[in-house]
Amino acid sequence: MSNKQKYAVIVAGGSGSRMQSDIPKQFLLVDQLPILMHTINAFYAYSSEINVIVVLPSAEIPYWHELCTKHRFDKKVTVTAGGASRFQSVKNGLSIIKDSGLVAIHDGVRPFVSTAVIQQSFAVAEQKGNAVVAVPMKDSLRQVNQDDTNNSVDRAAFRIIQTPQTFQTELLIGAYDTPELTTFTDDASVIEHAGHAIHLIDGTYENIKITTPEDLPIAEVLLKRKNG
Ligand SMILES: Nc1ccn([C@@H]2O[C@H](COP(=O)(O)OP(=O)(O)OP(=O)(O)O)[C@@H](O)[C@H]2O)c(=O)n1
Ligand SMILES: C[C@](O)(CO)[C@H](O)COP(=O)(O)O
Repeated sequence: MSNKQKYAVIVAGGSGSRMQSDIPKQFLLVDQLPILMHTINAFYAYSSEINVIVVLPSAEIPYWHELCTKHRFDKKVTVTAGGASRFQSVKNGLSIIKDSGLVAIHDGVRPFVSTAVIQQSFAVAEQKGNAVVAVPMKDSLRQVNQDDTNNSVDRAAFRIIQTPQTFQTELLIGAYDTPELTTFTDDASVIEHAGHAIHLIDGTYENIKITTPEDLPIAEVLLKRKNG
């Protein structure tokens, strides 16, 4: 493993509107532990030396501390408040980083990221400046046109993008020093806007983003499989 400082900015500053739950989805329990704690544990399973920054909705920070006490969760994390969009939340997380190194940006609601994927993302980012996790499409794709017609497109030409998206710190902090655009759906789109080519690495289908209610039973099954 390289001796560069490694950071993980775990963004959990959203409200989880598509989950339609009373509490933000990152705090929902999967196998009796909040999703966000599983995600933090995945990064500590990769390295006990990693610097973990967790971005939360500012109003939920006291609730997070309550959850940590309740679940006796004592992993060292730096907590900071998020913003109105994922872009703003990542930017707030990055503002904590003062040293040069490598930073993985990861969704707090992707708890099934593997150690191998995290390891590969840091290795490729160190070598090439960035590494973005992707998987091939499994379904057929059709493009819907403005005149309401649609046509098939070659799915082999597309990838589904996941996190972690990992970067040299200076590169990402520099790229985020820009006004937000609606096309910034992830960190790769911000880096691309700054003029850099994106390096894709292989992800896994288990690394789902828990987004809608039907993802929760899937998450329970994936966790049972992961823990044997
Ligand atoms: N203002 C925001 C919005 C999103 N996120 C984080 O970005 C990740 C991916 O976003 P998504 O799944 O869309 O989460 P939400 O925005 O919470 O969900 P929704 O779009 O359904 O409201 C999540 O871990 C979410 O907490 C964030 O840190 N700050
Ligand atoms: C960052 C991301 O998870 C990559 O797939 C995704 O772009 C987040 O998008 P969302 O619509 O905010 O969930």
